Amino acid sequence: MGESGVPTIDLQGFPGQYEKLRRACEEWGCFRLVNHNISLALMADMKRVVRSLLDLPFDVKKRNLDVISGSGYMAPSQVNPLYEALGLYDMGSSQAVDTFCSQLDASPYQREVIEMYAKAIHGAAKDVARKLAESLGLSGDFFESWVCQFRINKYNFTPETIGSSGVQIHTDSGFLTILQDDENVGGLEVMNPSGVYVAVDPVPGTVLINLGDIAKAWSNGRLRNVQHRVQCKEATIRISIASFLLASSEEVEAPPELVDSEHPRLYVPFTYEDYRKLRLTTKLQAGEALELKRIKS
Ligand SMILES: O=C(O)CCC(=O)C(=O)O
Ligand SMILES: [Fe+2]
Repeated sequence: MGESGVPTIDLQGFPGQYEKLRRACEEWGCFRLVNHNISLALMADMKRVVRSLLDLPFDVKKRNLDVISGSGYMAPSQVNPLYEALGLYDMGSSQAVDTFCSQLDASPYQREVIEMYAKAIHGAAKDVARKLAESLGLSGDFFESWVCQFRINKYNFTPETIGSSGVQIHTDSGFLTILQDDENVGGLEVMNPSGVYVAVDPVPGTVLINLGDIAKAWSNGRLRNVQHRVQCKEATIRISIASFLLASSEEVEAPPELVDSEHPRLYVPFTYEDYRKLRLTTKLQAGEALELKRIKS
């Protein structure tokens, strides 16, 4: 099945893909990435490892504590009763990976897979972010020290839950997300450029890139923070692995090249930490919190 128009970007196709990448990010805020250099065997191994971690007893999973608010275990809740997730803040830190693995009694094999995956994904995220900046005519190592968080998601779908919500409408809060969506079980929907939700069908061997609120702020409003949700379409467990390239530890601010008299600066500089707190306290999950950071004209 086709993907209702979600653009596809070939990572091996540069420089030929810059224009397509820029348009995908401005108009959609998401795209399928093919030929992404992440080993398919590693993706499959990782999927098996995270499935077994998510199948652990509740008492073990809740040892996965928050490092920053919302980064640890999320149990099924009133808002998202079919959804639970384990999380790791700062996948670039071997100590953080180690703590995560110890909390969940991961085996040496599981640790190795998680470490290799973290390394591969963190590299890919920075590579995609760099190409995206280049597609806007910028060069420089903006993203070198940016932190990556990852979250592994499990949707407990049953025959009774078909048609109900798996995860509510939201934008991702960071710069970009590499999503290894379930290669068999659909349900993810993104808002297309006309404002209509369209199904993102699984494409084995690929990943989906979503842009979040920080991409919109950093680009002075040029890049789209795509709204998305997960719906229950099939009565089977769905697993996804989301890796979020968040932001630098300094304030988020559009580079001067993206600001001129026709494109005045839209947002006050802010830190990611501050913004994350704002999203949590206001419960504005779909990008609306960014409006609170807008420079009033
Ligand atoms: O499970 C999915 O496909 C999407 C998950 C998601 O949107 C997220 O973790 O932010
Ligand atoms: Fe998301």
